[in-house]
Amino acid sequence: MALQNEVSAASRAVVAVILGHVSSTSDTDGVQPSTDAVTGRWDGVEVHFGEEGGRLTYGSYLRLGQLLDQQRLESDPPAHDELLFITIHQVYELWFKQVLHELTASRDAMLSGQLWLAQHLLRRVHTIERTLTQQVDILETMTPQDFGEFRHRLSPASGFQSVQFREIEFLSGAKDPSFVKRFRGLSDLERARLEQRLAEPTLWDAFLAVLEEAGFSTASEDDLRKALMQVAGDRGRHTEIWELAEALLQHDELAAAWRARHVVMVERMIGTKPGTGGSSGAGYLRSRLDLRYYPLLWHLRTTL
Ligand code: HEM
Ligand SMILES: N[C@@H](CC(=O)c1ccccc1NC=O)C(=O)O
Repeated sequence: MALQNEVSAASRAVVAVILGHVSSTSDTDGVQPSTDAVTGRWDGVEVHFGEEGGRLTYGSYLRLGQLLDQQRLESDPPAHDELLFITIHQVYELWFKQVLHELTASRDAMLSGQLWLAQHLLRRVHTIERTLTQQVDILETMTPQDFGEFRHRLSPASGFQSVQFREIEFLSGAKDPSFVKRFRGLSDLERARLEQRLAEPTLWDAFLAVLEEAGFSTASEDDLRKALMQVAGDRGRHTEIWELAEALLQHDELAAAWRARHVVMVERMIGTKPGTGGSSGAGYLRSRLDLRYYPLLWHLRTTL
């Protein structure tokens, strides 16, 4: 009981400080009110104050007010399944952001010779990628009829316009400037992000730098094939490079698995109808199934 009273006294003091009722020099457990983020003690526990001076809570830390206010339906009257459709895509984009964060760091780790870190981060990406593919199961609980209730409202928007998805492709190694030209409705910031990805080193460039650093020539494709054969032929000696190559191949395979899962889902949902983004639909998506980020790592298999 005494503890509770102390807690509520401290709590009142904190509220008073936040509201500006108590000066910052008064005895308030060391709390320093300010418009910047500050730290104080509350019931012996370190307490953080956010940018707006409020004591940090679950919701304020995660910005749930903003996050949970971002699901706006196009359908009117609201189609029941549109919330699921929006939620799935928003979750994808959050994971894409995380994947870009990890792939960029993995690339930089390769460029600075931190090979263990590079493959550690790639392994995290693999688990996210598996989750992304599994998420299709949730979307497939929506029937074509229920999708049809709001699909006509989505045109000309399409997953084709996902900037982060294309950034992942570019960063992984599949740079294709024609996508930037074909993008409709890009903001200046989005265009700059894509241009930056086209200009910067890819994961494959970084892997070549790793091979060079280890003394292999990567000047020609033939040199590169020889280097990969040597690494594969003496894994005891080139363990870290071999593991890294395998982690890259895994990333490539998981991206291919997502494309395959996506196209089958599309056929289940809309058959052979053209896409809202203006493509032929499943036909276009099938033409993307052979894309591989690291063809030489796949070719290596044939020669082993
Ligand atoms: C009902 C579910 C879905 C259907 C029917 C569907 C359909 C399509 C179609 C037809 C295209 C070709 C572009 C066009 O003309 O529209 C496409 C592209 C794309 N979709 Fe989806 N999609 C669905 C769900 C998703 C989800 C959940 C994502 C996750 C972000 C996604 C991401 C993409 C991406 C990134 C592309 C471009 C692929 C590329 O250019 O290789 N789609 N989708
Ligand atoms: N392109 C899909 C519609 C669709 O799935 C979509 C529409 C808007 C935003 C994201 C989407 N997801 C993937 O393409 C279709 O043609 O049905």
